[in-house]
Amino acid sequence: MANRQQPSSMPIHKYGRYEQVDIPDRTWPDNRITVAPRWLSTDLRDGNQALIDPMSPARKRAMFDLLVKMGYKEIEVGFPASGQTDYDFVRSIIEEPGAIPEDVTISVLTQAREDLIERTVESLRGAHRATVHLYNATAPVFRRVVFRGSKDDIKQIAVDGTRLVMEYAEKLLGEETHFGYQYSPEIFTDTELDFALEVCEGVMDVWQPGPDREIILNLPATVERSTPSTHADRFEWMGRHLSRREFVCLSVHPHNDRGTAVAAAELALMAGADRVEGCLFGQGERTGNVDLVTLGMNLFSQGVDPQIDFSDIDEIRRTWEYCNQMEVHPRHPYVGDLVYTSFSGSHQDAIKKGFDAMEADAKAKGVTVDDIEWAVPYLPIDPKDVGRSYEAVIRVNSQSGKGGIAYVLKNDHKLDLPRRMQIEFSRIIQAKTDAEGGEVTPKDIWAIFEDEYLPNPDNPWGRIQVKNGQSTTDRDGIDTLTVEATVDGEDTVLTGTGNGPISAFFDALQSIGIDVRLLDYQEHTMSEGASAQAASYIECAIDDKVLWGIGIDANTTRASLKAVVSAVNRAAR
Ligand SMILES: CC(=O)SCCNC(=O)CCNC(=O)[C@H](O)C(C)(C)COP(=O)(O)OP(=O)(O)OC[C@H]1O[C@@H](n2cnc3c(N)ncnc32)[C@H](O)[C@@H]1OP(=O)(O)O
Ligand SMILES: CC(C)C(=O)C(=O)O
Ligand SMILES: [Mg+2]
Repeated sequence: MANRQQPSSMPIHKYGRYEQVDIPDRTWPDNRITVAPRWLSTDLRDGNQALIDPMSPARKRAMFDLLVKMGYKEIEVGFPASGQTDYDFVRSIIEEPGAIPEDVTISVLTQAREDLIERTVESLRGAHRATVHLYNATAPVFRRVVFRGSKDDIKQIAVDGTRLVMEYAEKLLGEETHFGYQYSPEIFTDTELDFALEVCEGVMDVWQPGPDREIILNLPATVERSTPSTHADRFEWMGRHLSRREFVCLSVHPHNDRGTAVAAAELALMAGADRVEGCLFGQGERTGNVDLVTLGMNLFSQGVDPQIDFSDIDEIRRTWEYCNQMEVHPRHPYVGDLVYTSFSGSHQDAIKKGFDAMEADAKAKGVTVDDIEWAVPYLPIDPKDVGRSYEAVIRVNSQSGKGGIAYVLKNDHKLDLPRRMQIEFSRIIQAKTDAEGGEVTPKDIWAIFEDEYLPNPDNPWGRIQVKNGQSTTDRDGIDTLTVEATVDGEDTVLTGTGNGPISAFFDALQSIGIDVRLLDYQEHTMSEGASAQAASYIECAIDDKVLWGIGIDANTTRASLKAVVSAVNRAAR
């Protein structure tokens, strides 16, 4: 098939190709992620520094408490040397007893400048577990434009910065602080691999990682520049070449410039990364840091424990929106308003069948649906697992078909409509959506259904209203039915005989000139217990019309007679 795309006028000459990594024996594509990585939330640093209006102390605190509650054990709490707000926030959580749980490590970022390092380390006094995170850019354009120095000069910034961090930690922090160190060659993605390695080795020579003295080497995709696969190649390359690898926590810090940060993080984990830095819902510089919620939920959806609690995703989202003063997009994975919702007919049909099959499978195994593997088409996870209801799973508009409407009736009203009745009723709903557009809510659907099929005591309509019925069966099995009814506004008694109450009723209707032929009949209970209701569905030919009726009653015979009345009245409507 020919590709008919034509050259555009976009200025492609301005951009070069990203360099591939020469690693033909790469192993990462065969690896699987089977356990959660170490997570670091940088919502309070990388996220915060990207806000139009950085978080107030109250918002910072709400975010910190949320992260702790969710289960994050490493939290970057700010850039204390940036100003008084960040500094005071760090001090406030350290000084408030119990604000930082024993097993949570706070981390703070600094440039490799002595005055900033001193202030940064000082901010951590009294902390139980704290990490200083030092960064300097190592990429060619930064060496040339920002630092105006050689490779050796840039490496020296990192080496000197590391030494200064150690000196100030020695001087300012007491025994009570379990002190850790993290280094990031900023814009790792644009740095020559051998030079990134050289700088990291220089930093390690100073820090001297060893048993009980890990170093976190964080390799940031400060600007995402390549496909996730090339990013993974770079991680595999670094992992292979770093000395003292067993004492290195290799950390990935993707940004989302190409929209592939989640994939970049996942492939980096396959390529050997031990730890992921990101922000909730992908907040962060420009297009954001990698989304920690999506990453965690991706693990969950594969049966891997993310070790983070997402069970009330809307509460997480509300707090996030308060702290960041932004809104989560309705299509955002796992949390957006619309992500568990299907409007389109074929999706709804498959979802309804999926739910039905889950119920049947669970019943056959004698367990509940929560005990069997989730397998509902179009729903990668059970919305209930993140605190959502099934209410929004199916929403009906002009793109919807019978399956969605039937799902709403079954889910909300326990009515399991026969297939041909689903088709009949969906045409009635379709006529409404075609005429008026927009969504038909479950409440609208029920109102239309009631009006179409069920007697409305407030506004009775139709030729016949049945008040009472009695049937007797003789020794030959012939039923005689007597029905007190109102026909065309007049009270009357109808009688008929047949080989069951329905055929006896048809016979009675003949006496007032209504000719009914039975085509299909189905019934089911709507609930269990003594007060259980039954629903009867009847498909009849009445004159030249074929149509359905429904009856709901605690008594199945009465339910079936009501179903006949429903069909007869509809035929004459
Ligand atoms: C990729 C990232 O997210 S990195 C984190 C970025 N986050 C932030 O910068 C937020 C907080 N930062 C701040 O509030 C301010 O930058 C401050 C207060 C820390 C410093 O402010 P200033 O002293 O005015 O410096 P400024 O921000 O302009 O930094 C530029 C200077 O620092 C140098 N510099 C920048 N990064 C680094 C670094 N990592 N290590 C050492 N020096 C650095 C630059 O070369 C430049 O030096 P020059 O003035 O000699 O040319
Ligand atoms: C400070 C570093 C890790 C950073 O945020 C980045 O490079 O994106
Ligand atoms: Mg960043």
